[in-house]
Amino acid sequence: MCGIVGIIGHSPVNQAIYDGLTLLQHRGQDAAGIVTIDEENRFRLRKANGLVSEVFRQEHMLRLQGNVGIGHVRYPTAGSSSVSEAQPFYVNSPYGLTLVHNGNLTNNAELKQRLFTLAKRHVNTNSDSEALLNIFAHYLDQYPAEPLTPDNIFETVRKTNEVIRGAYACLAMIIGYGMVAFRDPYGIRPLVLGKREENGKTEYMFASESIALDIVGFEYVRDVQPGEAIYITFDGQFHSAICADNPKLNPCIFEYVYFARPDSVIDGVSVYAARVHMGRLLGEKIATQWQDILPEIDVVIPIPETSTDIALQIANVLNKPYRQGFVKNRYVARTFIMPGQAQRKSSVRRKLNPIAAEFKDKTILLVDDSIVRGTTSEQIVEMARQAGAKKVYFASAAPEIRYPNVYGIDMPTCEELVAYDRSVEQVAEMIGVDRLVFQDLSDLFKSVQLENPTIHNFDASVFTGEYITGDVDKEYLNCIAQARNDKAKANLAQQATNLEIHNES
Ligand SMILES: O=P(O)(O)OC[C@H]1O[C@H](OP(=O)(O)OP(=O)(O)O)[C@H](O)[C@@H]1O
Ligand SMILES: NC(=O)CC[C@H](N)C(=O)O
Ligand SMILES: [Mg+2]
Repeated sequence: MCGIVGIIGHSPVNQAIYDGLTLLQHRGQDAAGIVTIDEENRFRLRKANGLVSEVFRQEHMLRLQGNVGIGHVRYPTAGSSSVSEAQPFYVNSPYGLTLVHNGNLTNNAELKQRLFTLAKRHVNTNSDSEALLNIFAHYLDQYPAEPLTPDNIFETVRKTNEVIRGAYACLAMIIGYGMVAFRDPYGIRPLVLGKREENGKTEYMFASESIALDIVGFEYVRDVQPGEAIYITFDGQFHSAICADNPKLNPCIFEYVYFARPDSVIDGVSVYAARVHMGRLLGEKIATQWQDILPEIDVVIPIPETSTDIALQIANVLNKPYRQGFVKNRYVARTFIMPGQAQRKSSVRRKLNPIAAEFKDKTILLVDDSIVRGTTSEQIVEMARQAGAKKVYFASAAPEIRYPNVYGIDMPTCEELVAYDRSVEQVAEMIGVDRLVFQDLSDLFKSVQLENPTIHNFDASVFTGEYITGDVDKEYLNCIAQARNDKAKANLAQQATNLEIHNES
């Protein structure tokens, strides 16, 4: 679930892009990159594995010259976590192009083949984003006459949309022309547009989440629409067009559950408000279904950090005390988006520690936004019991996650999901709780729709096994399960370590 940022300004953008990426760090912790265009129309690139604060040192920032640029924080979902697959990607022809991508393509292998046979283009890595850039480049190359017109750009995006499948929110820069933002026809991944006036001139910014605009000092204008492309020339002319037939908003529901920051607004929905609704609706379900054990519950405790707003609301509905029973080590990052199970497992204990007094001899209701692999819940429940809890009940604000994700969340196999092929009682046993409740899917939808009733459908494939792009079948899922299980990924990373071609260290 990477984060992307792009700015078309009238003064140096390196610091603003850096700040924007820092604000989107929760979307990707594995690699970061920025590319700018300097006064001589050269790309200036820096990308490496690590957090934003680790990747960019002063010497890199000084080299990232120019008034326009794009940036990326990566959570790998295709290829490997090798630095050679960090973004932005670059191709030299036509014009000189760079691209950042949030999402995941489901026909990467076919695209690589197509690029080779139709366009004699070689893609050096297994990154779907590199293939995407080459497809875009191939279609842009079909317009030999200069100058490129906005219609040429929109036709390029339309053709790209016709051949690529999956989820994508992208920003591309074309040397000598401008920046293009486009979002897949289902709008699965988010992308917002902002602007500001500086010395009488308009500057534009794109970002995965509105929070990045707010803090960098841009005013939110609107979301990029599903299937839309926005083309802003480097001298500030704004063009937009819908480049897909029958686009239809189906945003990823997991953005609202876990990925996005609560202070962001995505597709007209305040993530915070949606989480408050999730807490209220789940609280009401508990109040109805757990009448037998309600009087026993002494305290409601969130599993930091994402579930705190939800847990507070549940406590309000149940009229129980809410206590922050776990202290979070602020220097340990999000565990779910870490690349391997061993790392995820060891991080939970380093990240969260119980305050014994809140657990001793108490019956507690733990709340989390979701239970995916069960890595967090299993260890947390153990900690709660060690701290003296009499009984441990557990509420998940997301329903049972039973199917892989192919649209930008790295959950490639069913077998790794704790709720796969298990009943609620069996999951409760696995994570060691006395009773467990999951949110109903209809209530999860409602939590978001209450904020924006015009959203009729979601990508909810991890709950339903229905894949909106229509191209994901059993065979495909078997392939990605084989290619992307933890062991296979570790091998991939080793093999891909020296595939780096363009970078400025
Ligand atoms: O069942 P699991 O596989 O453990 O995945 C679910 C957990 O992972 C996430 O937390 P994370 O630590 O990534 O981030 P947070 O601090 O934002 O809650 C999420 O909020 C759940 O707590
Ligand atoms: N989570 C994402 O958006 C990942 C983008 C891209 N598929 C990659 O692996 O780099
Ligand atoms: Mg969490």
